[in-house]
Formats: sequence, structure tokens, C-alpha cells
Amino acid sequence: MKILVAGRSGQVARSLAEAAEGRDDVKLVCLGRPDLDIADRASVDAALAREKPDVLINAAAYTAVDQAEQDREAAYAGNETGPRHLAEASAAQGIPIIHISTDYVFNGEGERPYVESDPTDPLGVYGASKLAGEMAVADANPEHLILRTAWVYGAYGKNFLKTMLRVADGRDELSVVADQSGAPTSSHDIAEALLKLAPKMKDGAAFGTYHMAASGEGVWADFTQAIFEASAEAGGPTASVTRIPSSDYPTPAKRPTYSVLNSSALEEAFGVRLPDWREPVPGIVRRVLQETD
Ligand SMILES: NC(=O)C1=CN([C@@H]2O[C@H](COP(=O)(O)OP(=O)(O)OC[C@H]3O[C@@H](n4cnc5c(N)ncnc54)[C@H](OP(=O)(O)O)[C@@H]3O)[C@@H](O)[C@H]2O)C=CC1
Ligand SMILES: Cc1cn([C@H]2C[C@H](O)[C@@H](COP(=O)(O)OP(=O)(O)O[C@H]3O[C@@H](C)C(=O)[C@@H](O)[C@H]3O)O2)c(=O)[nH]c1=O
Repeated sequence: MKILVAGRSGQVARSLAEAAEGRDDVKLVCLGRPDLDIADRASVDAALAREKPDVLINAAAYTAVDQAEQDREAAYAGNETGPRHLAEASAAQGIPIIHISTDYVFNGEGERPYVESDPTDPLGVYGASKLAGEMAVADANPEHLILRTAWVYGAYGKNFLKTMLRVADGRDELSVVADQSGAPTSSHDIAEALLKLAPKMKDGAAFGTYHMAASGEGVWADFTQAIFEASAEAGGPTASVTRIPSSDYPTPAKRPTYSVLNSSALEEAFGVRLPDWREPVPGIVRRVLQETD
């Protein structure tokens, strides 16, 4: 089957390209700017007409959470207008769409893992623009999967794991928030899951919105400690982690205190489940230490 991926240089897009490499059952084409600008409808129409995929995956987004607070227009262009264009254009050509969204659509006041039917209430512009994108996709193309994931990191692009390894190089101590809970999710596990889901996007599929994050939960400080344990084992940089409240790490955008996602509906509908968040950490740390991106 042929899959068109909107986005080329991001974490998930590059992980998808890697996961599809050498597979003869999947032809995957990743298009990013300037060849495909999802905020430009004509560019989207042209890419779909040219590529004629069986499934469209949207891995493009505006992901700068703090910058979004002052860059509202760009955030909505990437996260609402772009997804709407993709969904309208794919619907017009009878192509199902898989769109990726975020745990930041919730306000974080929950006390048990969020299910899909829980009310959304984003705290910042990034989350609000992603929620607007979810609505646009659901309205425009009935054959959609909207997958909310969380705390994405991997070997490619910019992410928290890479930041921690970089900052630890030359520092003995790092202060990291210990009162925001979630599940760090590997972009490589997301890519493998997307390749399992894409062939299931057929007539009668259980289209809709699902959570798709790693199992288990932790706080950013736990994630940092897991990164440094793995790094120490691999001979990489490490630092001691001071656990701090969010109030000691002020940021322009407020993050949800609790954004753990219950991903069991996806498993029930499609048989896809991501591993515990701790599992992929050592392998990705080793890759990052070995590779220059
Ligand atoms: N990162 C995370 O922690 C999380 C991400 N998500 C969601 O997962 C998805 C993938 O995220 P991730 O891979 O981390 O994102 P990245 O920030 O790594 O990559 C996003 C990509 O989108 C591209 N892009 C932005 N605007 C456009 C546009 N108008 N046209 C074409 N391409 C565009 C960027 O291109 P360029 O390089 O040109 O700027 C970039 O390559 C997104 O929907 C995101 O919201 C969900 C939860 C957590
Ligand atoms: C770098 C750093 C961050 N932090 C805190 C800030 C913040 O509260 C938390 C997370 O840091 P970041 O700002 O890197 O992560 P953030 O950009 O909030 O990550 C989010 O990105 C978007 C795209 C999503 O969709 C979310 O699921 C989530 O992954 O860690 C520290 O406590 N110490 C540090 O040294």
C-alpha cells in the first residue's frame, strides 16, 4: 500500500521513513516544506493528486509549546488550517486520514488516565490549536483516525531526551519538574503503530479519536533519571536530578499537571498497544549518543 506522510523532517515523519525502509508491503512518501506546505490548500491538493496514496498520515504540526503563546497565527496555521486542508482534500478523493494530536488538549486536572470521551480544556495556544485541528479533521473527513499521543522523543529532531543529554554534558546537577505526570512516548514506537494501523483504514473500520501513548506513567524528573541511568551505562553524560515543583520552572505556557492517557480503546479496536514508557529509553539513549543528527 502507498502512504503519503505530510511532514518530512519531524520526529514522527523521520521515524516513519525509517520504519518503512526495506518493507516491500509499504511504499511511503514523506513530503515537507517547500514541496508540501499543509497551510497552503493548493499545495495539499497537488500533492494528493500527484501521489494518489491509499492512506494519508499527518505528521506535520507546529510544536513549539511556549513560542505558540506569542505566535498564535503560526500555531493555528500548522495545527488547525493545515489539518483541515489535508482532511478536506483527502475526503474529496476518498482517502482515509490519520492525524496525530496531543495530551495537551486536556487541562491536567484529572486524577485517572484520560479516556477519549473526557472533556477537553487546553491550557495554552498549542493545545487549543491542536484541539481545533482535531475538530477540523473530524468534520471534514469521516474516514479519520485522530491519535492523541504524548511527550514524544526519539533519535530524530528536537526533544526532551536530547536536551537532557546535551545539558548534562558539562553540568553536575539539573533541576527538573516532578509534579507533571505523563508518559514519554517513543517516536519509533508511534511509527511502528502507524504502519500497523494504516492497512486497517478500510470501509467499516472503527474510525474516530483514540489515545495512543506509552503505557505507565512518570514525571519529567523520572524520565530524566531514566535517561541518565541509561546514559551512564552507555558511558555517556549524566547528572544528578533535583526534583522541583513547576512553580520553580516558570514557562510562558502552562503545562497540564496530569496528562496520562488511557490507550486501551485503541488496543480493543485495532490490537495496537505501545510498550511501557521505560522500555525504549536505553536503546534511544544509545542511538543518540552514537549518532550526530
Ligand atoms: N513532540 C511532542 O512531544 C509531541 C507531539 N505530538 C504531535 O505529534 C505530531 C508529530 O510531532 P513531532 O514529530 O514531534 O513534531 P516535530 O516538531 O518534530 O515536527 C513537526 C514537523 O512539521 C512540519 N511542519 C510544520 N508546519 C508545516 C507546514 N505548514 N507544512 C508542512 N510541514 C510543516 C515541520 O517542518 P519544518 O521542519 O519545516 O518546520 C516539522 O518537520 C504532531 O501532530 C504533534 O502535535 C503529540 C504529543 C507530543
Ligand atoms: C529543559 C527543562 C524542562 N523542564 C520542564 C519544563 C516543562 O514543564 C517540562 C517539559 O519540557 P519541554 O518544554 O521540553 O516539553 P514540552 O514542550 O512541554 O513537551 C510537550 O510538547 C508538545 C509538542 C506535546 O504535544 C506534549 O505532549 C509534550 O511533549 O520539563 C525542567 O523542569 N527542567 C529542564 O531543564
